[in-house]
Amino acid sequence: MKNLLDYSLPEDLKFMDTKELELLAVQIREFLVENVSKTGGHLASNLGAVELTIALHKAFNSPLDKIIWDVGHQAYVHKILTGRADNFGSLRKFGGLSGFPKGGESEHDVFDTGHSSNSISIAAGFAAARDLSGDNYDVVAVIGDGSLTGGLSYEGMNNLSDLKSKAIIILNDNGMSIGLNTGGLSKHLNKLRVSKGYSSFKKGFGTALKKIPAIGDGLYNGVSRARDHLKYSIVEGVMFEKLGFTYIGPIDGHNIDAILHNLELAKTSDHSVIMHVITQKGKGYRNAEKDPSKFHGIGAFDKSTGELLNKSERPSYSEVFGKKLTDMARQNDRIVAVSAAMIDGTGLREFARLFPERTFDVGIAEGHGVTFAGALAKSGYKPFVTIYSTFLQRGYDNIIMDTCLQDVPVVFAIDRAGCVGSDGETHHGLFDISYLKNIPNMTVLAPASDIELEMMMEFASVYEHPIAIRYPRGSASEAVTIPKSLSEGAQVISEGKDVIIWSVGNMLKNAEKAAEILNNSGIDTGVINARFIMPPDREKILQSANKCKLLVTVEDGMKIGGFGETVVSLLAENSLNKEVMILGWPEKFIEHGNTDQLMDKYGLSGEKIAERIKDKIEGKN
Ligand SMILES: Cc1ncc(C[n+]2csc(CCOP(=O)(O)OP(=O)(O)O)c2C)c(N)n1
Ligand SMILES: CC(=O)[C@@H](O)[C@H](O)COP(=O)(O)O
Ligand SMILES: [Mg+2]
Repeated sequence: MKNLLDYSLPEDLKFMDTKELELLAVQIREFLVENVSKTGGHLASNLGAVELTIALHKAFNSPLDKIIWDVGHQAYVHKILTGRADNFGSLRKFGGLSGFPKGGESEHDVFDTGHSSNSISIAAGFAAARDLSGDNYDVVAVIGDGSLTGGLSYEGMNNLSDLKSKAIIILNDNGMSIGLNTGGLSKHLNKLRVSKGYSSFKKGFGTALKKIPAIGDGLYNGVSRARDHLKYSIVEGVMFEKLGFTYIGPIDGHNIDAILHNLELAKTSDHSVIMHVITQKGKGYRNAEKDPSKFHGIGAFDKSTGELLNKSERPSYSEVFGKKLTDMARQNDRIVAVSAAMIDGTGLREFARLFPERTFDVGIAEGHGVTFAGALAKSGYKPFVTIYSTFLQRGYDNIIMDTCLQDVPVVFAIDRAGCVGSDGETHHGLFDISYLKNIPNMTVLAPASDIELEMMMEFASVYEHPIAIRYPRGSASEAVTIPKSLSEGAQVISEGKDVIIWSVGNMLKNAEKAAEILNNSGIDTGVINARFIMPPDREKILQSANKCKLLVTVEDGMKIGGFGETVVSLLAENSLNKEVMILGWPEKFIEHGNTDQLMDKYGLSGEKIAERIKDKIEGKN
């Protein structure tokens, strides 16, 4: 048996027998645990998808056949099998391999993904394009049971079942989203999983399949006929059949032979197939099997204990948020929480434990969650819709139509707003300022510290209109200057005659660092904490513009459409001819890497902000 790195993959898979493939699976699991324990990453989903991915690359000819990974967090094994194992030490690091499929990295990554539930739409599009051009290849989408809670997957299925074009959908069902999967669909899948058919199938699959004459004789004429022989693996009335797909399964997703045999069946079908594969999240690594949610996405950890290596001493903004919401909910029984499958990531675990009846995990259904909250608010409740900035993009129309147009008091707790670091392009929360600030009735706030987040939450809990509070991933900053009441608007941290830096949210620490450097080099610099993005503190903006030579704005969001542009247009409206230097993320998709490295590269660290301002004053830019 060769070492994993000595194979020529995926080509060698074609010559390997079941025993060798099973040994390869063992090697891949060891490799994953070894590497991810150092780099951090999405371990549990990948451990569960090892045999499935091996079988897919044996059965299909990637990249001619297109394999699409929903979300893409489970594509590490695919990366290993497509020639990227020797670069795995760089996973999710600046300049290294991405944690998600990236066409720029390999021709085997046929579509860049990161947000869930779009794989069936992608497959439908590829299949339609193939048939329009008269090409001949297979299109396969791999979607998890969690991602199947997203409405977009039903739009994809609805359309695909109507198309003449065929795609194979692999439903990788491990009973888990990040946490336990929720909702009616998940209950339905659960029933299939524990069905008698699956149990007997698991015991006797190999021999049972060989006894099917149509297959043994090579006379098989399409899955629908073979289905009659596969009664043991079909549950009557399964919803996918009703939607017009051929349903195959449930199949033991850790049995390579079983997957391969069924993929061959699926290939021969003349219309689209849903192949239901049962896997275990975290399979093969004891710590991840015990606590798959913890190992869904994890930082570097100790392999033997499973404990995180770099624990921050300060609580994260998510933790501050979760604790404060719990405290407020004790006093106010109208407070409810809405989450789109991110209870843990958003700090809501304790809230959910204490107030299960006031916690609504709607699944990966951000749009629905927002509309649902609009109706809760209309009924007198105070919903805190707690969603990552990047995923809230999915609910944009719902925010406009079902909360802002209704002018109902929904609170948007926007976590992971700003640069998120190693998840990269698909996950940075850089658009929310620009997509929220132009909606009528919407107020947008950004705290610069833990105390300020708490103050804003209290303010939001009695505010009678839609309101958003955006805060970043990671440790909450400690307030150096104790925040004044929010009713005072923006907070002047320090005065400056040459430069005034308007800072948004958590960028305050970088702005203060820049001011310190500039003051030390003789440029009199002051700092203001904006707090209100929309409506901005107009009076203080105009006052500060009159007081200094150069106004600078700093935000952890896209420069275009951001707070800086609000300041510029305010000055223009008031015929104030003052130069404004806008510092934010440039107009491009920002890659992955450590947040500090990215801030430095794009000129947003304290040192770089100071350097850019100095250059400006000295006429260098
Ligand atoms: C639109 C969107 N919302 C939320 C997420 C965050 N997210 C990533 S993976 C995941 C769970 C997916 O579950 P499943 O598809 O079953 O895959 P598993 O992790 O179980 O393998 C969630 C909620 C996302 N990537 N995209
Ligand atoms: C794959 C995915 O979308 C999530 O797992 C995401 O990576 C979580 O990010 P955090 O680690 O910031 O919670
Ligand atoms: Mg799952």
